[in-house]
Amino acid sequence: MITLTNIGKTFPGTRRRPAVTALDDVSLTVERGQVMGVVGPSGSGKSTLARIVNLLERPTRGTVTVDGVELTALSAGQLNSARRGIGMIFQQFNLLDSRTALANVELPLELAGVGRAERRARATELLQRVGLGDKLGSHPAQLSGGQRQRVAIARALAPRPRVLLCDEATSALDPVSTASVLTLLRDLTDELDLTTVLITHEMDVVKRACDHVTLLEAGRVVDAGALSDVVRRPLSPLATRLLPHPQAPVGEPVVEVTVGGAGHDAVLTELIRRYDVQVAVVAGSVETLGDQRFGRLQLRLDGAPEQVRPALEFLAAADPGGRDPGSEDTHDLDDRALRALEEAVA
Ligand SMILES: Nc1ncnc2c1ncn2[C@@H]1O[C@H](COP(=O)(O)OP(=O)(O)OP(=O)(O)O)[C@@H](O)[C@H]1O
Repeated sequence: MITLTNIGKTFPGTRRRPAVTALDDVSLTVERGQVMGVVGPSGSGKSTLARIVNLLERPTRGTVTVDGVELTALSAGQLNSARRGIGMIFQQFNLLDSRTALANVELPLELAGVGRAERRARATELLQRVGLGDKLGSHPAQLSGGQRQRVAIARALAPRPRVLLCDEATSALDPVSTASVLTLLRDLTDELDLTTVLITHEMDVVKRACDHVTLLEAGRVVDAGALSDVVRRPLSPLATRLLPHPQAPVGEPVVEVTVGGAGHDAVLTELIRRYDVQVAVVAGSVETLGDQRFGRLQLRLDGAPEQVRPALEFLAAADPGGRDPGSEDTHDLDDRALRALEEAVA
């Protein structure tokens, strides 16, 4: 588990350039078994945040706690051993070209003084797990980008860390390799009960692999939480990009609904069952996030006013009222209804 509390980071200025506040009062918690996406535009502070989690960069303010140990309170020696519990992978893989895949994965174990037979067995097992059992003797130059990142993942996991930090881990990969590396990271998090943080500028990475998300803008958290909550009730324009507002034709009277996700009432089914109204999908966007589907749809209700009015009131009352979506007309519908609407949109 990772807890960052009120983290601030200011890089001091010089005579030629002013001081930069890279992070301002950032707090976040990642539980074991979660994959947290930290996403934001260039310069929003993502890499600084990644480096602060393992204290490669010291925060100016705030505390970093990993698995119950407050890293910000440790001495340099204590910090070195605490860092062994944190694996890291990078955009550029950072493998040693002169070493085989097997020897790259063995390296952190070698540095920790693990005996040859034991480290060879562990590295072989990990390379097999990441799908490279037939590439043990290959050098990085003989591997594709996706394969190199798999070696880097195996190397990061060799010392059995509890936390995995991934800084733009798929940014240098093609779409197919990106998808398979993200699936691997998701699966390994479940299998090994890791606490995983994916730092990325790509919203697609969050949509595919994360169950929680923290959105950064100019060093501040603008939205955070379980992906399904942030999608349903976005608090920022950045969060709205996870599931964009559809564009209804100007002047068309519509009600916007956000549908999908687990545990929500069958509102649309009920709406159609209870009221004598025609429901037309005027515009919509549908996204698969993790293993759930979500839609943001603009509907037109047609019928006699004495049916349409209570139907709209029903939609308004059915809104769980969690987070303010910035629109009074956002309601929850069920998965079955979503599928029907999805077909109608397509
Ligand atoms: N060592 C440093 N000295 C001075 N300023 C820095 C330093 N490192 C980062 N910054 C500044 O801090 C801000 C956040 O940078 P950071 O690299 O964390 O952002 P980022 O979201 O990772 O961006 P990118 O996606 O472009 O890598 C930027 O304004 C950057 O210029």
